[in-house]
Amino acid sequence: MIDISMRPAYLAPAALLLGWLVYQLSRPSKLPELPVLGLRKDEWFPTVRAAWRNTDEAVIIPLMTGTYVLLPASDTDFVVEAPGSQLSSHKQMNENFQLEHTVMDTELSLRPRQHQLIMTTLTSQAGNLIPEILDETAWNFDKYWGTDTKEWEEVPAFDTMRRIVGGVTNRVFVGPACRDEALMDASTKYALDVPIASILLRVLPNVLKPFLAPLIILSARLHTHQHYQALKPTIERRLKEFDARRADPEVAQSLGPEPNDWLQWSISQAKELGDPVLYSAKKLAHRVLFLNLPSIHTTSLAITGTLLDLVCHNKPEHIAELRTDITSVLAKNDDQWNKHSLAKMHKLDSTLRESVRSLTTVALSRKVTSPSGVTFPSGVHVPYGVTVMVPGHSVMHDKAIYGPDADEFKPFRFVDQGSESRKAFATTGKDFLSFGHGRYACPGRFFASTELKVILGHMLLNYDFQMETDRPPFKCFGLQRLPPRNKTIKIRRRENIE
Ligand code: HEM
Repeated sequence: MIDISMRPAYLAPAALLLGWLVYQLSRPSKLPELPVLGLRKDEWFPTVRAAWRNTDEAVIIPLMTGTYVLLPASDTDFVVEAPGSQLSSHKQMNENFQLEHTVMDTELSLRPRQHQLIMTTLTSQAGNLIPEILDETAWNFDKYWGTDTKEWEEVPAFDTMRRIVGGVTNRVFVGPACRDEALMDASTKYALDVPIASILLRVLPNVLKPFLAPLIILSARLHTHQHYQALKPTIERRLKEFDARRADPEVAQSLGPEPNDWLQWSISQAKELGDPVLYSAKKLAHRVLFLNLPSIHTTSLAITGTLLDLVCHNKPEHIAELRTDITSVLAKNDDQWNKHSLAKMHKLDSTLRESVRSLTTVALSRKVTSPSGVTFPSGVHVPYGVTVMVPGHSVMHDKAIYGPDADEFKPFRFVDQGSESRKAFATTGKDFLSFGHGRYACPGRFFASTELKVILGHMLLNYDFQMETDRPPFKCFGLQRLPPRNKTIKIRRRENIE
């Protein structure tokens, strides 16, 4: 009697499987000749073992700007839960942006009072500010994308998005004063100065910093000063009116409704705390400028990524479906853009979430603050002062989590999941780390979500796009993924907006 495993019904598939395995392991790679993370050349099947190792083990990433430990995804929950006495997001942020050098008023980074204001007032007011956000969006699109309904216009994607986002965000920060060219110029340039200066500073050996740092931060210093000069008259008038309103109800009535923006909330907060240093014009201007740092670049990257995803995958039906999503919701809401109508534009929301999913390389960067270091559940021990992070891109493209089409751009992916399990753009999770997760997750994400939906919605309703077939890849710069700087697209103002 022959062994059961020797029967042809078992032997044939086993032989096929073996042949396929041998072919997979021996076929020439289509990939370029690049160093492979986790590869040990003297091993058998080195790439297979590197893949296994990278899923399960921590790896060290040496970069010009510092050496980091990338933990395995299984440590994510631990990193999310760890208190500041073990792992600090704030200390990491300070070091990443070299805030002690790049921010002229270091008190802002040491005592980040603005976090509370972002999480409470900015988040709760975002819905009420939609009319202002829409007004500024329309004004900026007219300015940077034009109003010509006849000719196609070629516009640089990232650069125009950066300016539009800068204008819209600063409308919420300082009100109509955001239309001052000098103010906007200083804010957007400062938001670029700091990341560039911080990269140079991190590359520099510590002994050279005292000598070279003043030179490296010259541009940030200049733009801080220009920003202050441009905003000073508005702040001084606001401070006077703030006191006058409280001193005399008749004056308050004659002045009309109090402004509802970041500057005004900062004045109120400073006055409540009663410390005159906090309500000096310089400090208040600096607080506005400082908030440009975490908001402009991130939001511009998100909208540029979404724009390129929609235009360069040659799927006009996606744009048509999004327009229907927006117009049908607006029709049922008296044509009003408000928090109720935005909340119902599920396809718009899903598109943003889908696009932003691809921007993150690594997530949850934290500095080890415990003097004795931290031992992670994976068993790796990381000493004091080292920066750790967890995988972002691989988790957010994991086929076991996002399905076999995880690598595709599917704008309605999150709508298709059904209303029960649908996740909104700003909802974080250990499988969606674009805004971080847990107690240190981005406090500005609900505002960013409102702003991005208005910008994207306005863009889709008001412009046509020449579709393209090749989505240009994002460029990797260290651990950052950046859209190609010089990429242009062709747009034309729509004549009949349904
Ligand atoms: C699409 C746009 C945005 C993205 C993708 C984004 C992403 C992030 C991420 C990944 C973090 C780190 C979270 C962590 O490590 O756990 C963060 C932190 C932060 N974000 Fe955002 N952000 C965006 C927009 C904004 C906006 C508009 C604001 C302000 C109005 C803002 C304010 C902040 C602040 C202040 C922090 C630091 C929090 C801390 O130190 O604890 N962000 N953001």
